Amino acid sequence: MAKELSDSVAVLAGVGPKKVQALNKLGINTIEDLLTAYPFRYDDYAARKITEIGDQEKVALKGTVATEPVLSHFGRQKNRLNFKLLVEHDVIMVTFFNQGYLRSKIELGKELTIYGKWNHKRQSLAGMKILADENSNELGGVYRSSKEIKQSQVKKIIEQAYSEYEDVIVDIIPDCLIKKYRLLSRKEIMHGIHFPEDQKSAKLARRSGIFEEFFLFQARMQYIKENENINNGLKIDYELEKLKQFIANLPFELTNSQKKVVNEICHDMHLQRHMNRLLQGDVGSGKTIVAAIIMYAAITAGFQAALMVPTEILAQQHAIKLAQLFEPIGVNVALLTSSTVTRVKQKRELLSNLKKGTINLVVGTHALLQPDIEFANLGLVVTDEQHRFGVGQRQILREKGKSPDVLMMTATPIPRTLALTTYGEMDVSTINELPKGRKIIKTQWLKNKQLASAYEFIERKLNNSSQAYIVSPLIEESEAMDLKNAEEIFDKTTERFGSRYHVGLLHGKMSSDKKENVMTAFKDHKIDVLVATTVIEVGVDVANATVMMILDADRFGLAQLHQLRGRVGRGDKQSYCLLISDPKNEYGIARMQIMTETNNGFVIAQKDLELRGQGDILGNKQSGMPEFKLGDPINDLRILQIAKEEAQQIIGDERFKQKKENEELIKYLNRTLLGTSFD
Ligand SMILES: Nc1ncnc2c1ncn2[C@@H]1O[C@H](COP(=O)(O)OP(=O)(O)OP(=O)(O)O)[C@@H](O)[C@H]1O
Repeated sequence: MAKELSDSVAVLAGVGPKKVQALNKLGINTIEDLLTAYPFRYDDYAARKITEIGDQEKVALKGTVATEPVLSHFGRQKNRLNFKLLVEHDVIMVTFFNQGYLRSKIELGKELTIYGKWNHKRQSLAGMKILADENSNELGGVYRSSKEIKQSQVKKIIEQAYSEYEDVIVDIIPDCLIKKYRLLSRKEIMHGIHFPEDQKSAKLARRSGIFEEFFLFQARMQYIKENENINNGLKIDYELEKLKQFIANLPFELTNSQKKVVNEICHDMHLQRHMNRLLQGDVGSGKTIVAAIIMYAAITAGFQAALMVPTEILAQQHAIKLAQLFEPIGVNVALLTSSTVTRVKQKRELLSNLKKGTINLVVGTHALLQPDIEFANLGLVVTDEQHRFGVGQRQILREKGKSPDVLMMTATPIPRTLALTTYGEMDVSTINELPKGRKIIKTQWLKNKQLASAYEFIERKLNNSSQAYIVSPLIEESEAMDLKNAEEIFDKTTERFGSRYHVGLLHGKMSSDKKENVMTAFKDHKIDVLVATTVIEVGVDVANATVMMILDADRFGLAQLHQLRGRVGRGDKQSYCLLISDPKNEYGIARMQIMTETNNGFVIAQKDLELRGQGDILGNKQSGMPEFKLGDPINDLRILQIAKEEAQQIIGDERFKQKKENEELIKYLNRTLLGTSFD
């Protein structure tokens, strides 16, 4: 069979089911995914001079082995390999931990290049690897890896895929653009980024790669838009009186801002054209109720509505709330997450009811995207925190109805120019006020040594029958560490409060039943203090919780800190946020200061961008922007804009389909946007 980049990674020799699974977990399914799984940084393997390297720097040193290697064992499985290396005129000590098998490679008098971490005081190198001769002038790409698949394995598989498939790597971007912007070919980009000769060639390949990535992203957005225009949207003829009644029966009056956005969205849904709208509003500004109102509008017009959220906890919470709101008026609400659909009988019933249309509103996670889920008449899709779902995924959900209207909600506002560039011509509605009576959350930054007084503060609030959250530090690299940390903090907190208060624990690895039980207990005030990992980040809503303590707060980006803080201050009691941290750099300090100075999510988003512009990349994943592999929408904004203009021109061209030079682009769009076709 002819080789294609859409082949599964499983076709590669030596990549068995286990490796396939591990790669899939990293988001790599096809050869194309593999070839675009670019290194996130490079290790510089060019040999350096001792005089020019700093303490703890990772470097390659070239020298002659000056003593026989000594291998010593300690503990059960641990060992250490030591030897001296003459590097120009200096003799340094090299130590490899648990790599005893290297001993045979280290011969007295032999010249070796060793990559490792330099300790200036001890004049020693903690060895990481011995570089092969052909490596010694190269940049070594560092790839995303996991517990299941090692860095070196990922790298090897990429090398293998490249050598087997290099002949079928063709340019997707039309030739005219490649010429106009003097871009490298797709094959050169892949080669140059994975296997660069030096920094300069890596940079050059990246530049073209960024353009390609942005262009393809914009082409997809543009294509979806064109397609929507062709298909036309739904006209949602809602019953105004019912809607008014529903709003009048809410336990509170809508804020002016909420009223304004409800009007905007209803107007848009009522039009024949397809709705593609972003609803942004600060944490706690009451977006959920707006979503409920407009979903009800769609339901009164005889359609089904779906609400898609990023976590199970959130799905459960919304389902409970929406059921309370809707069941009294005869609207059926269902919950669909991967744990509800594992129970066979329940699943069958649920699917059949969705298909029959007896369920009016379904709340769910990614599980809503499964192919066996069909709707009778899906008219509106609302997604919460849109950046967590890819464009492709939203497209799938949309195809489950006849081009239902779409509303995306986000609490991480991004400045308008950037929103337009990254999300295409989406319409934007903004809630710019908080419900009446909300008090500003008082935020304080404390050092780790002040932790005891923070606990005292929490206890005083608990004495007043309030509740508190304690968020354990984020450890991005390791889920296992994340969990261990949360458990330790849970133990300490339990000990600290003794039998006086109940402490609960919530983390991502718990089964969803357990999570639900803990959340319900916290809501019902059977738990006073909830120790949690960032699973509580979005949308959790318990008005009686008034203290949020975040440990090692400098590990979080601004957007995420603001989200976490937004879990308190949701009722009319005074709320507090305690940031515990000893930041390690100026950006960490800046983040703490910004958090104590403002409660306004729009200001925070702007500051986040400014810091990122200066090189603070911690917040990268958390900033509400679509994730790119190579490009950065802020630092490479100019390229993004150009890519967008070009994509608009090319896709918008009446003769787009007929032009030979667009052939590969059309193929690409069809294979990445599943199921959608031009005809
Ligand atoms: N107009 C209002 N007056 C009083 N309370 C309101 C109003 N609108 C919403 N609320 C309440 O405020 C709380 C926060 O609202 P909601 O959960 O909808 O906020 P959100 O914008 O979705 O926030 P987040 O982004 O944090 O999830 C909820 O308990 C909700 O019932």
